[in-house]
Amino acid sequence: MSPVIECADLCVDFGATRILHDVSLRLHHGQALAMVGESGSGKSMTTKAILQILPKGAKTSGFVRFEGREVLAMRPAELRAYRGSDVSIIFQDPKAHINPVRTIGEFLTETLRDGGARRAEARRRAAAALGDVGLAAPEEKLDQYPHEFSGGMLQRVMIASVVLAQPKVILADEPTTALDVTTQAEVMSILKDLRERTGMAMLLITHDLELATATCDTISVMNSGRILETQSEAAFEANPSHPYSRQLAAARPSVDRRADRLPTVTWRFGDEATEGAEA
Ligand SMILES: Nc1ncnc2c1ncn2[C@@H]1O[C@H](COP(=O)(O)OP(=O)(O)OP(=O)(O)O)[C@@H](O)[C@H]1O
Repeated sequence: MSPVIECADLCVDFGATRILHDVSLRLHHGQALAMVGESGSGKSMTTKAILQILPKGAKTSGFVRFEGREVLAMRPAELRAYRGSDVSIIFQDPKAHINPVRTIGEFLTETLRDGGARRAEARRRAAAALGDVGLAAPEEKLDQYPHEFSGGMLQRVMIASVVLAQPKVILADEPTTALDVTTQAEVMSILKDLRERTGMAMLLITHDLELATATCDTISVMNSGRILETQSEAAFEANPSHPYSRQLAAARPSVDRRADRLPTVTWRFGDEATEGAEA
């Protein structure tokens, strides 16, 4: 089966400084791939290169392919469609990515309205998406502003925007780092359920090996802008092959099997939303 996203020999340079060195990865439909590494190892640069949202001055070489199409050769309109409906991204800090002076409803319905949906229909779908991610009283929430939401609630809003976009791939860049451990487990549970319902692939960026092995089926370890190894989660657990990966694994607080490691969350899509679930 051909991958939905493939990077080959991907390099990113800022002037004479190389940030990514020949990064190669393959993400298949339905797969959950974790890219694990310490701060500054190049994880976020990889996702930004995949989406072509790199900071000014960055020069990309190599290949990024989405379903066989060359992303680096896409024209602006094609790139907009790729970012808008093929691949979605959620970040560590949703506050930084939601306009504070626009309502949650305006944020969620913008793309639907641009696609031709009437206002009432767009609001109905946005409210349904908020309900899907466990937010109570979704119609009322459409008229609220981001500052009225907690970090966990805003991350659910971001995931609701993914529900509406129905992409083939979600890039989740440290999506739970800013959240408490229970909310972290709830957000990961929502993402898992979304993936199971839609077959969406996920690239999870994290410094947390524990979270990576508990939620993903494939593990890539990154250091200094290079991928050191990629293995299935089970093979990685049994035998991390690179010395750096072995250090990472040894530094983990727990060696229990994955089912025991995250707080148990029994949340499923469409569950009745409760205020208690809105941390
Ligand atoms: N605008 C920029 N110009 C030049 N170098 C940059 C720029 N932004 C980031 N870098 C460098 O790129 C490297 C990789 O950064 P990146 O943000 O991808 O790391 P990361 O693994 O995602 O870490 P973190 O989890 O802290 O974000 C770092 O050495 C960083 O200093």
